[in-house]
Amino acid sequence: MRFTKGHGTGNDFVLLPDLDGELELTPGFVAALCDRRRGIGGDGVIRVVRSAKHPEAAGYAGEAEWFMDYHNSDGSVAEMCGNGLRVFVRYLLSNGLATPGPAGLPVATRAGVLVTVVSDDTISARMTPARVYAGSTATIGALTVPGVAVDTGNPHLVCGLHDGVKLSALDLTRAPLHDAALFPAGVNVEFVETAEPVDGLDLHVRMRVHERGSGETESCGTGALAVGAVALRDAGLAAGSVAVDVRGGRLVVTHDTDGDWWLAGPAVLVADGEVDPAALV
Ligand SMILES: N[C@@H](CCC[C@H](N)C(=O)O)C(=O)O
Repeated sequence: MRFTKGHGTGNDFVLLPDLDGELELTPGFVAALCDRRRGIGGDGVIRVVRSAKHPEAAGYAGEAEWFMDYHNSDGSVAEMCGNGLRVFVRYLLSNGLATPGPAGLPVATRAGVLVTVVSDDTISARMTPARVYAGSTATIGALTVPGVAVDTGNPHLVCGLHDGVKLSALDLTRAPLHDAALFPAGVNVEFVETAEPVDGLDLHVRMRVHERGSGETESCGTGALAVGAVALRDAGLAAGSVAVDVRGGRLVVTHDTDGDWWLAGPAVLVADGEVDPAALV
């Protein structure tokens, strides 16, 4: 079975070309591929499939030829992955499967059709608008941090750190506890601290994330969007740009004057190969 390995700011994925939707992608197989010792290793698996050939995306086929079929490393399915979407587009371009038009390149996701724009090393995506909708908390051991629920196509809980608590001190080896009634399908949890100003951008923050279905990752694009939305809201800015530093680099979130939400950053393919499914346990 052919695969490609890629990442966006260290959020890494195994891409499986299955252009006509013939592969049976079970949760166990996804988890085995993502195993960092016995498999290829990754935060998730992305099946590259024609929208028309996938039951969850056939309705989008008129708008977007390709469907990003995203799976977390534990085999669960997610609605959206911001870094995955940008890496997916890099894959389509590198393999001659798509050419961006004047209005960009649309891609179908479980959160709808999203338009992407390519500019050299940077791939930007016009994201599902971030919706801040409730207060909540996340708990790590004895530490409970207030936060806000944000929907970016998938669920997030954005928790700002205060009272001298440092991002570097958090233990994210286990999932932070959250309100299961507010997040019945689970949640991605971001912890945030403010950072020194950077040239050309309105705000600058640092975050760490514990992803639903994957654990702590080096980066999360939808999480960065959620964090950027809360930072802009807290600063009283109706539009603006936020540098969001993650463990794996920097993403830029922009809420423009048209009301669109953009996520921008690098998207890199690092290897092509062949995996023997029978050898994965
Ligand atoms: N890393 C992704 C998000 C992947 C899905 C997430 N774990 C979920 O279950 O919602 C990103 O870059 O957005």
